Parts: sequence; C-alpha cells; structure tokens
Amino acid sequence: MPYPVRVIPGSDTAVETLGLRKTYRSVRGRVVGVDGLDLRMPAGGVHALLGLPGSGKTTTLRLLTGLAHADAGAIKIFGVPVPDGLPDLAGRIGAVVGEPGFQAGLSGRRNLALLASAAGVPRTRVDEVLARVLLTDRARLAYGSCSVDERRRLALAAALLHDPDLLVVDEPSEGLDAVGTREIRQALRRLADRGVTVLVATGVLTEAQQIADTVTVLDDGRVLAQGTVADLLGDARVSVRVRLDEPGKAATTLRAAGFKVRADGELLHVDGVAEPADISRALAKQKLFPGELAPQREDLAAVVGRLRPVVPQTPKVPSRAEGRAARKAAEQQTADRKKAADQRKAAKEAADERAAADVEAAEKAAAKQAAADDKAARKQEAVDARAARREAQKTGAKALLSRRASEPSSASDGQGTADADTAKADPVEPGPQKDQGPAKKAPSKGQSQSQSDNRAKGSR
Ligand SMILES: Nc1ncnc2c1ncn2[C@@H]1O[C@H](COP(=O)(O)OP(=O)(O)OP(=O)(O)O)[C@@H](O)[C@H]1O
Repeated sequence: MPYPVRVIPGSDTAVETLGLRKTYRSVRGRVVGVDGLDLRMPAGGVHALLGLPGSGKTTTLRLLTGLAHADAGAIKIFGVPVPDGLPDLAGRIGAVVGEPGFQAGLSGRRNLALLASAAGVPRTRVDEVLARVLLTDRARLAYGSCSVDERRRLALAAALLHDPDLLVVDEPSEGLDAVGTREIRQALRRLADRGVTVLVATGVLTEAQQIADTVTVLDDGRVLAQGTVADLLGDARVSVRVRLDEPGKAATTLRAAGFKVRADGELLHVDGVAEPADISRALAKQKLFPGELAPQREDLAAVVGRLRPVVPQTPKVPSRAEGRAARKAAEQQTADRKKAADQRKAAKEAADERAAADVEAAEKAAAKQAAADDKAARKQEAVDARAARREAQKTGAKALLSRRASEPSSASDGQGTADADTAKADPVEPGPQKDQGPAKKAPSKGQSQSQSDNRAKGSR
C-alpha cells in the first residue's frame, strides 16, 4: 500500500529526500527502484549521483522531476515539497531525462522556438542556449536527421531555455564521442560556475571525478555514501591489475595476505594497494610470478565494493511460524529417510529370498540329474554284465567242444572228471543261447551255485 509523501520541515539545501521508496510492477513481481533513499545535495556546484547500472539513478531523477511518483518518503527541492509544489518550481528546474518531445520534421532551432514561446521565454534566448551547448551551426538541421550528440545538445538547450536554478541531467555523455563528451562536460561545469546547481546521474567514475564537487554513491536503490569527490573518490586509491597462470591460487594467496581481490576471468584486480611490490612479494612466497602487474585507478565497481558496508552475519532468530515450518521439514526429512531405508531393506530381503530359492532349485535339479545318471549307469552295468556273461558262455562252450574233440575215445574214464573240472573252473553256465532267455537279473549267488551243481550232475 503506498504511503503518503511526508513533508520535510524547512530546508536550505537544493535537493533533499527522506526515506524515498519507489517500486515497479514487472513480470518478475515487484522491482525496487529506490529503497529508503536519504539524499542531501547542497545548492550550487555539480553534484553527481553515481552508481552501477540498476542502482536507482534514473528513478531518483524521475521522482525529483515529477515524472514518477514515490510509494513512500518525502522530497524537497529548494525547500518546496515535491510533487505537490512542482508548479511553483516549474521555472526553476530544467531536466534532461529521456528524449525531449521534439518534432522530427522541424529543425532544432524551430523546436526550441516553439518551446520558448510556450514557456513565455523571449525568442532571443534560443540563440543563447544554442551557443551554450555549441550547436549554433547545426541548429537548422531537421531534428529527425540529427545525430545522438546533436540531439543531446538540443535536449540540454531546451532544459536551459528558462534559465533554471537546478539543472538535472541523466547520463550527460551517453552515446557521445570524445569531443562531444568533453564539450558537454565543460558546458555543465560552466553552468555550475555561473550559479546553476547541476545534478547529473552517471555510471562513469571519471565523469564524476572530472566535473562533480559532491557525490552520492547509490547501490541497490540506497545511498551508500555521500560527500565531496575528494573524500569519496579522490583519495588516490589504486587498484593493481595482475595477470598470471594460476589466478585461482594467486587470489587465495593474496586474500590470505590481507589484500582485497576481485577476480575477472584470467585477471585479478587488487584494490586499495599502497605499494604494488607488496603483491609481488606475497605471490613469490608461493612461487607465483605474475606476467603483468599494472597499477590503475579504481573503477566504479571497485569504489562501490569498497564503500559497501561489511554486514556481519548475525544468526537470524526464526519466527514461530518459521520454527514450525523448519520442524515440519525436519520431520518430513526423517520420515523420508526412514521410508527409503525400509524400501532398501525390503528389496534386499526379497533379493536374498530369490537367491535362496534359486540355490534350492539348482540343488534339486542337480540331485535329480545325479539320480538319473546313477540309474543309467546301473542299467549300463547290467547290460555290460549280461554281454560279458554271454561272451564267457560262448568261450567256455567252444573250449569244451574242442577238448572233447581232441581227446582219444579210450580216455573215457577221465572225461567226467575233465568236464567237471571245466564246469568248476568256469562258473558261467554253459548251454544253448536261446535257453538263456531274456533274463535281465544276474542270478543270485545261491542260484548260481545250485545251477552249477545241477550242470555238473547232468554232465556226469
Ligand atoms: N519502468 C520500469 N519497470 C520496471 N522496473 C524498472 C523500471 N525502471 C527501472 N526499473 C528497475 O529499477 C531498478 C533501478 O533502475 P534505474 O533505471 O533507476 O537504475 P539506474 O541506476 O538508472 O540504471 P541505468 O544506469 O542502467 O539506467 C532496476 O532494477 C530497474 O530494472
């Protein structure tokens, strides 16, 4: 909810703001333009609003000139509250913020003449301001075909038409070449010397150093520092650019030795160095030898970095709601961890069970195979045994027949004895093949003996 603009009690400064806040709506939500801006700018001289891009310089100028409205805070210009008192200040403020609403088809001079008559300023004033911005020769050119430099000079001329007490200029040298930059800066400086209070917003450190008397450094929509240029920027701070093979190791070494180091790709910038040789000495202790060691003046980033307060990291005391949320999150984390552990355990048990079942199945299959192999072996043994018996029977019968055939008939006494001996020596039952029948079982010991006896009897 926007706060009402507060009125600052009587003030003799040129510009003063108190707790100025401006936010913008954007697709990313609320964006802070300036946040609690307390500005104090003396009357006279050149004052620079200095800051990195996005620090809130243009927003501040737009709030001061009534181009934007604050959400909160107070503004006074020459003691007059803004925006309510702006009509009273109309003749005292000139501003170059954004493009002037010039007509493209008309010359610069014609556009200025129209503005002058609308503001009740005499036409002679047009030539004066054109001379002041060094544009007299080029003022007949149509505004649409003017260069950036000429347009900026025309905008400045328009802001000067009514001879303001306060001139507000956003980025005076933006888009200008070296000559244009120098001339615009000189013009601003001359105006200040004639008694105009000049406020410039710039992101160029050298611009502030060249033309400003006082400076306000902005950072993230807040005032980081205010004072004279000599106090804030001119205290001969030197930054040393260091180039070497191991920038990471070198940065660590230098920081450990107390240097303020900014890494920039392969380069290091060491800020606030009194004696550059100290850097070489610190690096040499770690056997690091820079290929380049170039002292330079600080840039704006270094200045802002140097001026930023070092905020101590105090532990934040959580609110009740935050505490509850943190506890809930911790409980949820514990529950999640337990659930994951249970799932891992169950998965392991299932895997173990599957492995045990596999082993049992393999053992059963092996046992079955062994039984089958055993049975097959026994069967083969029986077949082999039968074959062996048959072979033995054949051999025994043949031997008997050939012995009988070779014995003389007178020796009939010994025949029975020889037959009996043969039968005894060969326990396998002789006889015709077909009598063997399909018997598969080997005769038992008792059976074999009685059969032998019978055969012996039969032969006798
Ligand atoms: N019209 C806008 N809508 C949304 N955000 C804005 C708008 N104008 C400025 N901002 C945001 O407000 C912040 C301050 O911007 P501002 O233009 O004031 O800074 P600056 O210092 O002038 O920067 P630059 O030098 O780049 O102009 C930035 O984050 C910027 O993106």
